[in-house]
Amino acid sequence: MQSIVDLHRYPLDHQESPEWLALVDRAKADLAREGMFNLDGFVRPDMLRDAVAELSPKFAAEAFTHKRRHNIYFRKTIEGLAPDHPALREVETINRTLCADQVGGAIKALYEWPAFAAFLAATMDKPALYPMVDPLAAHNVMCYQAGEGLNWHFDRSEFTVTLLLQAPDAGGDFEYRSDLRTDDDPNYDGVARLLNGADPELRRLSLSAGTLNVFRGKNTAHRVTPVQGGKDRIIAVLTYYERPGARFTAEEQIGFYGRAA
Ligand SMILES: O=C(O)CCC(=O)C(=O)O
Ligand SMILES: [Fe+2]
Repeated sequence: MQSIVDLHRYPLDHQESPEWLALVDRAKADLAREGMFNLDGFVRPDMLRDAVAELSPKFAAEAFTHKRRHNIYFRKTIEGLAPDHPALREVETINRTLCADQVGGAIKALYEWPAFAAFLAATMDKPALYPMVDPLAAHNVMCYQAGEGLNWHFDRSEFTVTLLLQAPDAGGDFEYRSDLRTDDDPNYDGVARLLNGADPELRRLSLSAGTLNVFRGKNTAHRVTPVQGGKDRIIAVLTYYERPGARFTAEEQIGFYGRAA
């Protein structure tokens, strides 16, 4: 794992050591304050270079191109919400996805490394976190070319873990609005305000390659703005659940990836 993660800076292999505990505390404080934490330089430049070299041809040959209109919920209808409510305004998303069964190497190794899941669980105050067993959804790598982006949405899982493999020259920013809703209050009017471009609490983050980003995606609305220029934005998305064995239904797999497995 030393050749993948910078373990000198981020000693995930020394669980419960003072340095590990300090890192967990810092991540927890950031999560409490901002709904996210970032560990820059988390993975080594060689790993980034190899992963990009390995995955780039696969994006050209076999990625699922995801182009569709959707609302922020990724659901056709929301119970209790009129179909013409502005919170259901549709937006367009275009990007390319490689699924877990198409991504191996260092990303799979990191995803399945128990010390990584243990560290993440500690930052989120969970007893444990487990990788999904879903052959498609477990870990994905997404590629955004010029003009492509991922539009406004809430995630299904409480937290989302990403690792930027290659940053674009311009655009491709991560925009987010922390705690736009809660599990008890859907705040439809606040959602409508955000979609109308009128939410003053919108924040923007420009990630650098190698950064691990963890954010509360379930109630934080977020999007990736369109990439500009010839360098693609390539990012791994690692999904963990509090129970072992999580997987999508065949219908969800087809909705997200265009195929079932
Ligand atoms: O590409 C990113 O930075 C965010 C990805 C994301 O929001 C998602 O996969 O749900
Ligand atoms: Fe997301």
